[in-house]
Amino acid sequence: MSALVKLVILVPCCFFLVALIKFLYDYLWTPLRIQRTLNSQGIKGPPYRFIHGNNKEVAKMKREASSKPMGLTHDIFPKVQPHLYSWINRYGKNFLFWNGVRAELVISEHELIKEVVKNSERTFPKRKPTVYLSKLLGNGLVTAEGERWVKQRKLANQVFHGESLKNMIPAVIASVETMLAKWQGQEGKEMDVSKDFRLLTSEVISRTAFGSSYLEGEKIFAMLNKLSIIMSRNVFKTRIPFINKLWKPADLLESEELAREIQECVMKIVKKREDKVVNREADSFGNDFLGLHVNVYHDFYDDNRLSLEELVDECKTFYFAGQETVNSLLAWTILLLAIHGEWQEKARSEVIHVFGNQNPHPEGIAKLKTMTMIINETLRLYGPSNGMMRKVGREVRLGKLVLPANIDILIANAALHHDPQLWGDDVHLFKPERFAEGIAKATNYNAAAYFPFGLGPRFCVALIKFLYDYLWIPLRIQHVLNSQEIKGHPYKFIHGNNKEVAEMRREASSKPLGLTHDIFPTLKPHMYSSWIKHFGKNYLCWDGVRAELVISDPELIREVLKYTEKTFRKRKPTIFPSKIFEGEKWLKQRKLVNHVFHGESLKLSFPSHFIGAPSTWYQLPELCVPARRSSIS
Ligand code: HEM
Repeated sequence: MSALVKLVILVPCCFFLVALIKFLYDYLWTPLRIQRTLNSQGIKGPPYRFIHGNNKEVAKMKREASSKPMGLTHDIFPKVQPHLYSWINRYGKNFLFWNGVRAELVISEHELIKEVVKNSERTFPKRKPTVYLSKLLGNGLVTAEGERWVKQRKLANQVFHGESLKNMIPAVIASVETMLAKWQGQEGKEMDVSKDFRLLTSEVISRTAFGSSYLEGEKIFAMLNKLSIIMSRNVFKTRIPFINKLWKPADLLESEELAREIQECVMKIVKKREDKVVNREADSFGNDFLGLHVNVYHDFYDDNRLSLEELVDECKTFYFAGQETVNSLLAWTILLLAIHGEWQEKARSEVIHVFGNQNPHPEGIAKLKTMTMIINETLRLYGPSNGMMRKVGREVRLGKLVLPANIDILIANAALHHDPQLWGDDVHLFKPERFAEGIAKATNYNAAAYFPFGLGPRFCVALIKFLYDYLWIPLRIQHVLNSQEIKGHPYKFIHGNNKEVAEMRREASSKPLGLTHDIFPTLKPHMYSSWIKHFGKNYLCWDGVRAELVISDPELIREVLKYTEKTFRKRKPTIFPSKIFEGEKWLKQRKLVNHVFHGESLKLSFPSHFIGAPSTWYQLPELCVPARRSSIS
């Protein structure tokens, strides 16, 4: 045999051998190693099966669950996620299962959830989207990570903020009125409201985010809908190694085609907006969602400029994330109100009491206590999110566990929202009254027990969350403090009391000040001349959406400054980017500083202090570390 023939045989053999070793390493060695590591730490779960993982079991359980008829019950967790339901019962709150070759650690223990969503030092990033999810959302805000996410989140926050949100209200009202007009004359007839809600949410998103009508977005919504169906039927389908690379399944081909068409449609809408500026029909791209994004796409001087791909992905994300979620919430709320007539009555009389014949307005919406309770309970029983997905970026400690890098994490919202240990024996009943005193009380002050909008920095960016933060929470705080005799200037939507403060300051500084040491009314006119006089020594005011409890009662001041059990911490700085250290870190730094301003070292630096020190040190001895230390000395 010639050397050349030997080579021709040997090279493919070596190649095959290396490929085989790599294959066995990825599909056998690594999963078994991960399984052993986690089993040894008490995390159990169904055993890994070669290539398929547990996908066949999941498919079987889902088939069985959906083939059984379901009574009129709200206990939907076993029906919707039968695999999670059954494995939580068998293996405990945290367990491991296998989506093909990927290890998926399901967690439903509060402390672990809090740790994961905090994602400090980016240890628990979002997962890389699956091939189908990337066709659906691309690398938009929902899936993006790192710098890209920061950039996109900033832009999205601008959309769901202040004035831009207020400006959306008339469009929302117009869309709802169109739907209600269609419903007129339908009393007593059976209707598929979810179809109409899909149309409504599509119309609202098209109008408010893209400045177009539903007809323009219709094709995009239909294609996104098709894509999401393809994606959900492929979640637990095993991708066979090698074969994937050679042969594309029909679903993949169809989703590629759909993604291409969606891109074209989005580009048409973008082009239409650009043309308006080019043809001088508009002098800017606008300040709705599309306008803000097109602006950044065209800003050549901005380091954070969006690429064309990012622009399209962001649009897809908003079309999809906005429609499916709100549509589901509306449809379930209406169904629940239809079943529970007494709550329907309560909701109706509250709305009539607050708005009468007026159109809804933000201040009124904040007063809808019963409606908020109903929505909270609907989101608990039928929340649209079926889990928050993360992965382990690098080997890390989570509670008592040490997790290997590159495994997936699933935070099972539904498991928590349907957990009788958290909600009591009536967990499967529709009882909005459990939220009568707010979410904090209903969950026993456990933030990781109820999170329909997510938790941590990746919480939902949308409007409902905004209203919640900017209206419901401030008004609840105000109510709680008012009921304890703490009065104050009322909270105003978004601005709090900032406008009043600015006005008083302007007035105070425009008046000439005589030769007097009574400078407090000039420096802090809102406190002195107005609010302390009106509301007493302790009162509540609003720095934007932040509640600020002003105290000048010496007893309370002593209590706060005592700082027992770290109950009254320093606030986060607002202006300077510097960090405020707390806890261990503060102790360490304070020790260091004390050392510098102590005994001998102070004696040595005394002469220079006299020359260099600002006179305020001696005027305000109790505020400054050096002066205080020296007086103790
Ligand atoms: C009832 C309504 C909604 C619910 C229950 C909901 C729920 C959620 C949840 C649970 C997350 C967190 C996902 C995670 O951490 O992995 C999320 C994120 C997100 N939501 Fe919503 N959502 C709703 C409405 C909307 C709407 C109307 C929009 C857009 C118009 C939207 C856009 C987004 C986006 C872009 C993110 C990703 C944020 C980020 O990662 O920074 N959502 N939503």
